Amino acid sequence: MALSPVIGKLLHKRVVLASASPRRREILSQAGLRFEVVPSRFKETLDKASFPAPYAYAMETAKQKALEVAARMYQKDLRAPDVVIGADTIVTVGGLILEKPVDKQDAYRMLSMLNGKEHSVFTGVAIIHCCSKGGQLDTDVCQFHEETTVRFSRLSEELLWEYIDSGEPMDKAGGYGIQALGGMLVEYVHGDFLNVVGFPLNHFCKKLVELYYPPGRHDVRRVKHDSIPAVDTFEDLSDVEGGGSDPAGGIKGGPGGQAAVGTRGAEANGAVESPPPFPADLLGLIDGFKASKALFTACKLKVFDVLKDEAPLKAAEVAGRIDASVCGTGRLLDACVALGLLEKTDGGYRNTEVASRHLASDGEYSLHGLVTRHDDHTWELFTRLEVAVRQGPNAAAGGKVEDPAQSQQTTLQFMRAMHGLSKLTARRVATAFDLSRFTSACDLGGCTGALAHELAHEYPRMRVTVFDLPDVLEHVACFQPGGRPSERISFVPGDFFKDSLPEAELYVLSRILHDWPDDQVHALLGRLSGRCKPGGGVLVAEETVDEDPAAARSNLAAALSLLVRPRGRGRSGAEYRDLLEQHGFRDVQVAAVAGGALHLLLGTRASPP
Ligand SMILES: Cc1cn([C@@H]2O[C@H](COP(=O)(O)OP(=O)(O)OP(=O)(O)O)[C@@H](O)[C@H]2O)c(=O)[nH]c1=O
Repeated sequence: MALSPVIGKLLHKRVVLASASPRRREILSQAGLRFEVVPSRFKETLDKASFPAPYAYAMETAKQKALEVAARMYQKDLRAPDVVIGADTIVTVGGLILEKPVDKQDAYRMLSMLNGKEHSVFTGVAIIHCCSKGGQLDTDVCQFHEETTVRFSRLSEELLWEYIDSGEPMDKAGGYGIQALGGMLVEYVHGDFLNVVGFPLNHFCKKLVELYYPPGRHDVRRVKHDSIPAVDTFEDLSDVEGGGSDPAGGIKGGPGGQAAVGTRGAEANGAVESPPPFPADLLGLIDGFKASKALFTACKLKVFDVLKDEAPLKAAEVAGRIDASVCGTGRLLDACVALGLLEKTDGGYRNTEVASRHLASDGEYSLHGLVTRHDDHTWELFTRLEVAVRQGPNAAAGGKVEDPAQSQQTTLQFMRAMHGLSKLTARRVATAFDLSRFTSACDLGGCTGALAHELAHEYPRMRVTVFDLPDVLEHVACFQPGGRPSERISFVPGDFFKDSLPEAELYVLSRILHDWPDDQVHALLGRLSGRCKPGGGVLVAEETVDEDPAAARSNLAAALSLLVRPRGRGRSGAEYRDLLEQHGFRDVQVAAVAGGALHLLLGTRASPP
């Protein structure tokens, strides 16, 4: 992304960075500049004593580096790049100029000079505009320098040698790299940090503004301040303001031989208007549904099962296993590679670790069931988001409430989805609070027992009852580790709105309450509170719709799901706390797990007044 239009001015030119320094390359490419790298062969051997000041030496070296590259490129194919950028960084202390150390001893000499003292870092920069005139290379040189003051702490010999032995000093002026380990040596920096690293980006941008928007060509705002606007005014210098002049067109003998007339004549000037920054993130968002659907389809076709343990497979082999077309399978596999779910090698495709762990259908932490549920159910629900937004929560389904136990298949699919999600968070839920004071717990709507297992595992004294609908409990056997539940876990069939609740010291409501409207939540909490003895507890785990902007992104899916669902409603953490307190639970502790995705509340049943 080019933040500054002035960087955009260079986007349509052939720009060369005449430097081997990886730091300069990174600083400039992160600023959005597009360029080639052609390291200079200029030997840094200018006579330092012949310069009036160290910065003059750095500027001249920078210029010579850039000119050498321009000349070499021109000689090679009689075509020089439009712009060549050269730079030279030096460190000065006590009137001496330090460049890159030649060996470890030299590094030690330099670092000893800097030890416990303040020094200056100068970077000289040359921006050279090139063109061909009468069969010869013609150049227009613009130079500047930047100074930054740095102070080192007092360092022991041992530390200096340890640093030297790290190898870091060897390719750096003054023998240190402030951006890496060397940063630990530094007490303070006054001035531009990037200048120390090797390229004064801020000053460079200001220089480009001077070059491409000379005063007198624009409105008076900029003429006023000494021709160099502050960096935060770069954004104002939009190309539509009359199109900045192009120094390449304006330099001696440049194309056209004269400066362009300062109108909207960008084309006349050989310059092209910079397009707006490319909205890559936004386009990713717009296409996000396609990525989800590719993942859903690959899961449904069991692509990640086929590629789980095997050596890489070619598209045709995968197509044969999943009974699909070779062409379609190839496209899907490539999409999964692009999404980071598969790897492509010479031998074919294979799962990434994440795909094997979470997208194959049989792993302990498989989310295959969740994906299938989203594909078969949630996807369709979300097609009604607009209706839900227009008409309000729960309206989109037209009053049609899906009963998860409607058919065996739907129940199983729902259980698989819940099981995958619960397995991911169960340990975190079980350990967020110290629950060791409870010797019995009842997980209401505990489904496959994923959380019950973690509770039993974490608290050896605790017996756990999973209370859920008979249709659900019918299928729990296939979700038990090793095929059978622990002896401290029992499954009791029942409806928590109608049937007597099992006795327990701790009641757990994990991802239950959001599914019900207020009256039913009150009914359930009322029953639970009546059954819970003073000192007993209730543990609630829910996705919340808190208005905390920091959590907005992670809560987005939950908040929208709650809008399109046929029943239930989203509540904030404060509302859940309020509900617990209204039903006689006190000392409510709160916690967030799974990166804030799940909110936990633990309340203690107070003695009735
Ligand atoms: C003080 C300091 C310097 N450097 C590097 O020191 C080299 C200076 O040498 P140069 O002669 O200006 O450049 P070069 O690396 O030889 O490249 P070239 O431009 O081809 O001459 C550049 O790399 C800089 O980043 C850091 O990375 N961090 C620091 O804190």
